[in-house]
Amino acid sequence: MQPLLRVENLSKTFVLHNQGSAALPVLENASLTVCAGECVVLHGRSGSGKSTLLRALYGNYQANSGHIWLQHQGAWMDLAQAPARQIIAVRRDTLGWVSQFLRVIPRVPTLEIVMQPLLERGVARAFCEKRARDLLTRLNVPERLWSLAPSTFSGGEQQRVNIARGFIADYPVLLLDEPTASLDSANSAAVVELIEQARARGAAIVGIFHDAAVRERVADRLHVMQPVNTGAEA
Ligand SMILES: Nc1ncnc2c1ncn2[C@@H]1O[C@H](COP(=O)(O)OP(=O)(O)OP(=O)(O)O)[C@@H](O)[C@H]1O
Repeated sequence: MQPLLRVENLSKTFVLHNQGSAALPVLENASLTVCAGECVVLHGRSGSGKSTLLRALYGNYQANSGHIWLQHQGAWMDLAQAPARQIIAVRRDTLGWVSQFLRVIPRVPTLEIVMQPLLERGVARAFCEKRARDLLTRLNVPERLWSLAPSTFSGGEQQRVNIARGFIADYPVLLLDEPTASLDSANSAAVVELIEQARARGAAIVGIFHDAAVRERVADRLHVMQPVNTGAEA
């Protein structure tokens, strides 16, 4: 199998400047390889650093040391060292992020929000719109809502709009932050199907799923996270 993402000795310590600069080590030499067509689920106790690792992989958190090697446009690049401009390009073409939360853009209709990641790649509008309609239908978002801005939608409706947006482009690497959290079983099953399709087309997927049934269905393997031992309890 072809590796698309290689995390090497990634460490992250949060420094709480408003609390006497307390240092909170969360990741210590985290290492992980994910291949095309593979779904690796981050697993561990609450507070073991799953979200921190996923956010570092998306470039939201700057690691203190280590590497995040990513296959981007046919070459390896280190996301941990990449300038902001390159991170934006990586997010457009290579690295997808799907979470349960929609960042609502005022007055922009649902269909536009879902299409945007594909439009930004220069894909023809008619194709983008067809895909957006297909995804919104699969995710049971009623058609009467598609022309409205989602700011007034229910939590579950916003979540499904966000998932449609996250799956509209065929990203080679997908990061999933609890995409099925608080969905009912029919909608959760629709998301699981999207994940299985992404895996089948060769996406490398890293995710967090607290629902054990979903985890068992999508995970090729678990990456078990241990809380960093600071020695403070000794
Ligand atoms: N932005 C931040 N600033 C300071 N500390 C943080 C920050 N984000 C996370 N932490 C701390 O890092 C530790 C790991 O948090 P993280 O959210 O990564 O854990 P998790 O395994 O995803 O937990 P859960 O399963 O409860 O969501 C926690 O102790 C948390 O308080």
